[in-house]
Amino acid sequence: MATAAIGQAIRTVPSHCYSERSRPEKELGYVSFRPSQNCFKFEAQRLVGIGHGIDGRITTAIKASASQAPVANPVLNPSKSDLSDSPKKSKESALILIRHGESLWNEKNLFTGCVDVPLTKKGVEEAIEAGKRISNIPVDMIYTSALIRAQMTAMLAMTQHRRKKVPIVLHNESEQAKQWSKIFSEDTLKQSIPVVTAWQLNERMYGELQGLNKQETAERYGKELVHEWRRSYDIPPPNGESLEMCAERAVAYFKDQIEPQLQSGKHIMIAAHGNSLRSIIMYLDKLTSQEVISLELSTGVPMLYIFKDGKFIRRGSPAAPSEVGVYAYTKTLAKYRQRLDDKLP
Ligand SMILES: O=C(O)[C@H](O)COP(=O)(O)O
Repeated sequence: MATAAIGQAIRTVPSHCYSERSRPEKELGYVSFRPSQNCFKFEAQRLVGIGHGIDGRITTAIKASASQAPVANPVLNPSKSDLSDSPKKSKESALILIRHGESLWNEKNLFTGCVDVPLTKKGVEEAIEAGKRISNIPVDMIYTSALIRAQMTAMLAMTQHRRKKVPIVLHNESEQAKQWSKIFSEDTLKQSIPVVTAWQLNERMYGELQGLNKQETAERYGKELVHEWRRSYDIPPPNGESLEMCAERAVAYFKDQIEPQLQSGKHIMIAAHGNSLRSIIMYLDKLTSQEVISLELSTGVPMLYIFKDGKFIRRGSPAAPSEVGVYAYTKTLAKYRQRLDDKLP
């Protein structure tokens, strides 16, 4: 995102503006122009925040003097911020997956899909309980779907996290949104966790079933057919998405956007939906299209994976009311938890 913003800025700068010598070195977090014809009024700058091209000019979130080491902006510039919650870059990353808490349409047993409904009181409680279970696991970035039930779940869960960092939803939907949501304090940024919302993580689109009661639908169309629509891999509901179609966007997004963050040592939480997560778990656990049929995810129950040496290892999810003894903590996670216990930053 930030690269694109800078790339956009560079692209919109008229090419006559820089001489051969001053070709912009586009290095995320650092863009320097030495315009030959004063297209810009400024010398090389070290961008601490990420600027966005507006009419070709770079506006900077936070300017630092050349002597200051550039600090990537973890909120505006999550992919390059090296402010991981672990004191040093971790050789392994934690990946928490959580299906949203119970929604108002889950309670009414209605097919929801991409209809944007909020959590019930019980769903709020589930999200808070989930937060207690993951309160000792590091989280550097959060990804949610574009739907409020997933976003509520993520934010409520993080109210329980012992690190007390502030999750901040990134707004890139327009240039103005980017400009108006900038943060101008490095200390505040260090206490923030970027929350990336992505429609690709939305629940599968349930087509003409959305809003229908699941029981009535089974009575109308037959239990077997409705079960196939709900749980098969490649049979879509009428004018809706099959799990396969959902996977094509959700797993692609995971591979393109989230896996590189894990590879860089970032600890990630994804708050999404029953089917978008089933498709991701199918990828993580290498399930066949037959095996995924029986995969069911409860609302608001966090699952923990460790990403290490390019592999995903499932470390359990809490069955008991407390997480103690449920998550198989790795040494890294145990050290992180000890730092929290010792109240170390
Ligand atoms: O979209 C919905 O209705 C639910 O979130 C998931 O429904 P399902 O369990 O029938 O897939």
